[in-house]
Amino acid sequence: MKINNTSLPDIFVLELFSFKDNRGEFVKTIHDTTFKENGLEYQFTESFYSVSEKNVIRGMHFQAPPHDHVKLVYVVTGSILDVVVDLRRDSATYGQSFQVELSDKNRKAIYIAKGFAHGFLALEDRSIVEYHCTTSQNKEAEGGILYNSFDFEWPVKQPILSVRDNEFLPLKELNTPF
Ligand SMILES: Cc1cn([C@H]2C[C@H](O)[C@@H](COP(=O)(O)OP(=O)(O)O[C@H]3O[C@@H](C)C(=O)[C@@H](O)[C@H]3O)O2)c(=O)[nH]c1=O
Repeated sequence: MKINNTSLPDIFVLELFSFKDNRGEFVKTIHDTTFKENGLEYQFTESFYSVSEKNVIRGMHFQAPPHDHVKLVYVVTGSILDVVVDLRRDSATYGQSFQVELSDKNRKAIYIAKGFAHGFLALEDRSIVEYHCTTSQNKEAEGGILYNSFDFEWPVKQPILSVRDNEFLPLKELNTPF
């Protein structure tokens, strides 16, 4: 597993260990010693996955303190364009975004520190995205910003969104909780 810096502090792209043979593929997603040596949190309390059709956008989501969490996100099958936005008010990169393609071909994962909004665009039908979070869901603490309200051009004309995701306030109207 290789851990790479990105243009945003505290966001890392992991190259997962993948082994292929005539049976298929083996992929390692979490390894406590490697995470610890690189200063990454690895004590996850909740995991879940979603299945999305092509052109679905989910996001941009966060969980506010004290229920905020680190997220590890990767694709099991399919491909997505994964996007994060820095919402930490004292950060030099506040409001800036970073994006990376995650797929069953490149076996990359994104490690997202506390204080970021997260979302993605599914690039293929039936893209399965798995998450591990360091705190569990807390409905009252859930929040988001509108997917098209920050410095990122989504490569899709008519995205498919949930009603909730379409109704989030734009970034400029957010009183950030971070
Ligand atoms: C996130 C979540 C949702 N749910 C429920 C609420 C709802 O009935 C159903 C679907 O929820 P959502 O529409 O919020 O699912 P979704 O839009 O896929 O939410 C996810 O989006 C991406 C971008 C993230 O970063 C994740 O952390 C998570 O917020 O599942 C849980 O029970 N536990 C959870 O942790």
